[in-house]
Amino acid sequence: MQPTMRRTGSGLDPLPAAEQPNWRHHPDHERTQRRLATAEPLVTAEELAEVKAALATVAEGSARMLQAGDCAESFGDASLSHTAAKVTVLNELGDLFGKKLSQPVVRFGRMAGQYAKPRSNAFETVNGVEVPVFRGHLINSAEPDPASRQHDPRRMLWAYHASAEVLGALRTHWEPESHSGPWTSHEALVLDYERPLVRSGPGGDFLGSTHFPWIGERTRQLDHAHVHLLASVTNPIGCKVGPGTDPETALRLCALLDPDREPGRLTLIVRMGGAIERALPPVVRAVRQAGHPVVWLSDPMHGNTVRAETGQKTRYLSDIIDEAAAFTRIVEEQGAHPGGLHLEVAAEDVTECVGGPVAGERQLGARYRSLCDPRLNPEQAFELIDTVY
Ligand SMILES: O=C[C@H](O)[C@H](O)COP(=O)(O)O
Ligand SMILES: C=C(OP(=O)(O)O)C(=O)O
Ligand SMILES: [Mn+2]
Repeated sequence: MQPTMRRTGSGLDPLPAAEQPNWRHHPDHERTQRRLATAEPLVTAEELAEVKAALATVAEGSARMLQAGDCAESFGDASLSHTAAKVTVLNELGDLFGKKLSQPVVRFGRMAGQYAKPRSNAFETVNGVEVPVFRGHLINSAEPDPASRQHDPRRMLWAYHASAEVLGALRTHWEPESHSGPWTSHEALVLDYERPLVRSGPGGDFLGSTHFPWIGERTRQLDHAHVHLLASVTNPIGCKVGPGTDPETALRLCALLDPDREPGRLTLIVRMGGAIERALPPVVRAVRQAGHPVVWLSDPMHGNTVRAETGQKTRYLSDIIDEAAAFTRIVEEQGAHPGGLHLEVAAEDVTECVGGPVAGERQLGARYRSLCDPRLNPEQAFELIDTVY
């Protein structure tokens, strides 16, 4: 596949892209690209129109959005039973959310494709051995040995098949009339995977890998390939906005990603941590004044990650509650609609975040199972929604 190209005065230039796997030398790289390019898209243009219409109701203020699931999905969890357990938690959280706010809730799983992770460091030391860091099952294995951590492009095909399996299980839970989904979503990170899955539809090209792709905080550079790829497809899309997002950057992102000011097209996923009081008001004000009918979504997880005394990554439920509450207040103060929540939550009773049933950092070891970031367990997620709304 060609890299994303941009026409400039001197011809076509490939755009830079952060966080990409190092696997172009692999003998199977070309073959996997060809296989993906001829594979069935996982979603249809009709479904995307339906999702966009549902998100338009969130943007206009008559519904809410809940997006939740693992930080990193596991290939080992693609079965019907794992998927059913996740959907049950997502729906129960969505039902509580809707009941507290007296509005319908459009539901998205971080599911059926959430297999690739951007990372802070390229290497980590495990038991005294330096190994490449785990980047999601689409790229390498979580096993901490040098061979398993090599980037393997065949994993793109395994990710496609695991996504198809999860999606098949999800479709058995759909209630099309109620707009309740849950629809699929993942971070569109690995360009070698996403680009071959672009298909043409009646309204233009669409990304066939998921209903709702989003751009991560580490890959939302205005002149890089991720923003331009998602600008070129018609899916409803998300973009993370972190503490360093100034109003001018937000406006440029909106201009690229939502040039037609289309309700339901763009969701801004706010993940600012303690900086939210300072950073969010001018961003909401500017985007509103520019007339972009975005969905405002709070991700109160990613700005609140800390290192526990035990060495594990964790998050405090109290910090998560504080950010979600501040988000609602600030967005309403600016005259906009707080569209909803983006959570990392497990279907199981894990002990990865502190708060509620996990009394302190010393309890984290009991059932810490995340492949990447610490997730809320269901009880903590219910407490969050019950407290904030
Ligand atoms: O999920 C988000 C990122 O991939 C994650 O927070 C990165 O974690 P790291 O800082 O441990 O690399
Ligand atoms: C990578 C993630 O978040 P962010 O891009 O906001 O850091 C994520 O949602 O897992
Ligand atoms: Mn995460």
